[in-house]
Amino acid sequence: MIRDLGMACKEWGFFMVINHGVPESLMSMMEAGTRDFFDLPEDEKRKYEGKGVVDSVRYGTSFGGGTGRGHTFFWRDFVKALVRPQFHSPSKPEGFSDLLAEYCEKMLDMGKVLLKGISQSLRLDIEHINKIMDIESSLQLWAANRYPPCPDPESVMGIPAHTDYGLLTFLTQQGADGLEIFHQDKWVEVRPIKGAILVNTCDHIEVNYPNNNGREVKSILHRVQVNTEKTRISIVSSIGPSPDTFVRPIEELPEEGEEVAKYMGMKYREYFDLMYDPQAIREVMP
Ligand SMILES: O=C(O)CCC(=O)C(=O)O
Ligand SMILES: [Fe+2]
Repeated sequence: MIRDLGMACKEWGFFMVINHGVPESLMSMMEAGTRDFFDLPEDEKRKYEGKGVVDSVRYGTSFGGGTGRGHTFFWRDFVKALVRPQFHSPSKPEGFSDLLAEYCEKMLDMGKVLLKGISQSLRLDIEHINKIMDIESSLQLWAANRYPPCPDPESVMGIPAHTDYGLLTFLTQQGADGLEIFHQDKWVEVRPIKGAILVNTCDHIEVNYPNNNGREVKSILHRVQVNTEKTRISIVSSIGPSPDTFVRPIEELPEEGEEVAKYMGMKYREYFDLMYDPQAIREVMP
């Protein structure tokens, strides 16, 4: 089991978890609550339009912003909430915030267990990742995406290819498939097992273990295709290091004159600050 998990992290950066212990009733309430959020009137949702990744609650849409056909590369609405270290939630629909708190707690619990398994698969102490990432103060985000049917799916993407920040992303979907992961130079469609939670390993785990004597974890490149028929909704939660964790490769740094380290270290909080400030990125990059 641990070996399989290690293999999945190294070869794929992606796996599905069944028998995860998250009650089915909670998962379906979450699905319904998310649908109800997206069905709120547009002006209710637009209250949450913001700029930064860690705005406490943020809503965005590819539609109705005057982008016009041919200029719309994303085909989705999304909502994001920062749920830890401080808890934030959309205030509607009614009861949603209690549901979100419970759901995210279960996701974090599952994440801790998986990170123990991943630590073991890297031949590290079972608590290694949870400890060095200060998972008890994890920066946890919840997000949902809605991809409406699209008359011209060839010319847009639900979300273009990207990797996720953080340690692990958990994902469930409803309505239609569409997620694809990049594996051995090919895009592979993900067809989830019913009730499974999809997991991908993310940037801040790859930075730590980029090539640790053959022990490595990949941050998987993925994207979402849309279709002409059905709306797809995905529910995403991301667990990361604590905002103050300094994340850097743990492998020995190269000797002078050798190849430079693949990644520079920085606090998780600084990473978020940089992500939306291109000028700042130019200043810190060698
Ligand atoms: O909708 C999906 O399946 C993927 C969403 C995603 O990649 C993201 O929100 O980062
Ligand atoms: Fe993603």
